[in-house]
Amino acid sequence: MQFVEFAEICNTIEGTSSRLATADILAEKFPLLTEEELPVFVRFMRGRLFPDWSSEKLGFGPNLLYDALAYVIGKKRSYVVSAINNAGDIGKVVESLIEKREQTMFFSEELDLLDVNARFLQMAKSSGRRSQQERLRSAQYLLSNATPLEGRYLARLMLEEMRIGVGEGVVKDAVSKAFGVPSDIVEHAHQALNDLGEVAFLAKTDPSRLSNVHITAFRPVKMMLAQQGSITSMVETHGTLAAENKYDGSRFQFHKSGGKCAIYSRRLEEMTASLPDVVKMLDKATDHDVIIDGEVIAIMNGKPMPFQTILRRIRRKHDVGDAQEAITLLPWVFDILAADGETLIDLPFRERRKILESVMNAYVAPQLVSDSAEEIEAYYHSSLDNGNEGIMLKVLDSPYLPGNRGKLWIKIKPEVDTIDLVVTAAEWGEGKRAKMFGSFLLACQDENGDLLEISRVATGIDDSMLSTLYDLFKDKIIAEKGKTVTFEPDVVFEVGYAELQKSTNYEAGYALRFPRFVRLRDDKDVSEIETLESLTRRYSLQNKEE
Ligand SMILES: Nc1ncnc2c1ncn2[C@@H]1O[C@H](COP(=O)(O)OP(=O)(O)OP(=O)(O)O)[C@@H](O)[C@H]1O
Repeated sequence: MQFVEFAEICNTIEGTSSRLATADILAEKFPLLTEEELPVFVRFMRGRLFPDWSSEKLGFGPNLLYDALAYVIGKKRSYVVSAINNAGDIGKVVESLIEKREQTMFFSEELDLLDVNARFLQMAKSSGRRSQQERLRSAQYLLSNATPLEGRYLARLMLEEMRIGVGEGVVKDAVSKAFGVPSDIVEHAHQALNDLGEVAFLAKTDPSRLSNVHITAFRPVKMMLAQQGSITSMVETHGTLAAENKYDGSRFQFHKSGGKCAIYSRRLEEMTASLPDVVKMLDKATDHDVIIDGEVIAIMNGKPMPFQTILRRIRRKHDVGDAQEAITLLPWVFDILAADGETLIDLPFRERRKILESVMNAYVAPQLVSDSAEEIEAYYHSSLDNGNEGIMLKVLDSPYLPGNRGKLWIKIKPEVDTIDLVVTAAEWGEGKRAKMFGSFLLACQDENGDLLEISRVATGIDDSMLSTLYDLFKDKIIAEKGKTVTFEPDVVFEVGYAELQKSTNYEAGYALRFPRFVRLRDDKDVSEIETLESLTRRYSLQNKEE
């Protein structure tokens, strides 16, 4: 497939607001692609260059893109930067600059989808002193051979920010439709493989394998999540339940296979090098090949420490030795996804738990199995007294559903109205904070993962957090105009508020009244932020209470 055809399809989809129509466009195209093209096409459509389980990154920020573009159009870098600052949408700016380019090329090669992919893979692999130079050269090659429309999507792919309204759900529907595979099989295969490219590939080449997929060591799957709920309604609905402490720590997935171990964060980033002692503890606790789900907590002077302490340590990746002295880390494991090569996610929780207990000789999270709301209530209070966030209630018959936030896991914790939102922009501060970002623009997501602005937050951020935020955001700047700086949408804030209000000032149609910064959620990525659907639910609940 020529890359220009891919770009044209993206352009059509970008102009289509119907989810159904988008799925139809994809479903029509999928069968026409070769086995090699299909997974690449699927990943690219969602702005992914690698499978979702991969921690690999292109390593190509906006700055390199500006350099490459300046070279290709034969202008100064400042010209490119000011064009981007004036327009905001990098893709569209690249498109119009290529359209206007003065430097005529001696030759122009047509770009092919697979060649573009191969170049990206090569860019990601390059390391060492000359790697930036090599990446820059590849980007120059791609952009100088690109038509304006190809330039738009190449730029977005390089920044891994496609945002044309192709969510996971749309791709799954399209795979199902294109190859006649039932949607529950597509869903299950996606949960286990964590790569829609591979799911589409199997649907095309060997659909029977889709219903028999395995979770593989060192390819992390998304973690199962919880909804808020109540003890009484859970007991009424399910009878006997498992209750566990809701640890205030950091979620992890531990993989061990063939004597090798790795640990991944909730964002599925590999953290093996920054958590060496946790890896060693878990490695020693089992002789089996396992994929295990758990939460690591920090202990200082015998007491659990708040979540932020762990994050500080995880962030200080280069300083592991020092950080290790002050805090001890303790992993608690509460689920098992695979053991000795066998995928276990479809077994009921009570059976997975038995296997977990049989393969681990330490760190298994204690459980209360009970059908009494009073007994669970008492467990909840003692869990809070012991420094936990509350409890988790788990349905004993439940399979493990990667990435699912359903009613099979319920969290019980003291009521707090906070939501997780991604930061899309900021304003420079004033006075002595002029060199810091002052107020931050926040966005939620719609069902396709498109971002919708909802409010600004400036309250609740102390000086030390302001400087942490400055360090975090300075490499994520995409454009700057007047006092406003636009960022790659990557950093998630947990934000408190007094009330949700309808608003025409923000794209979401809502605004937060008295928003305040609560904490950074480094463990979450943009796909996990608050959805419009959930905001709508919050809004109607809030108004019911009044
Ligand atoms: N025993 C446990 N079982 C499952 N998850 C646990 C447990 N103890 C702590 N957790 C943590 O609780 C989280 C589940 O809550 P949820 O899915 O709502 O995530 P969240 O959005 O981070 O919630 P919160 O903000 O309440 O921590 C898990 O991601 C995990 O990090």
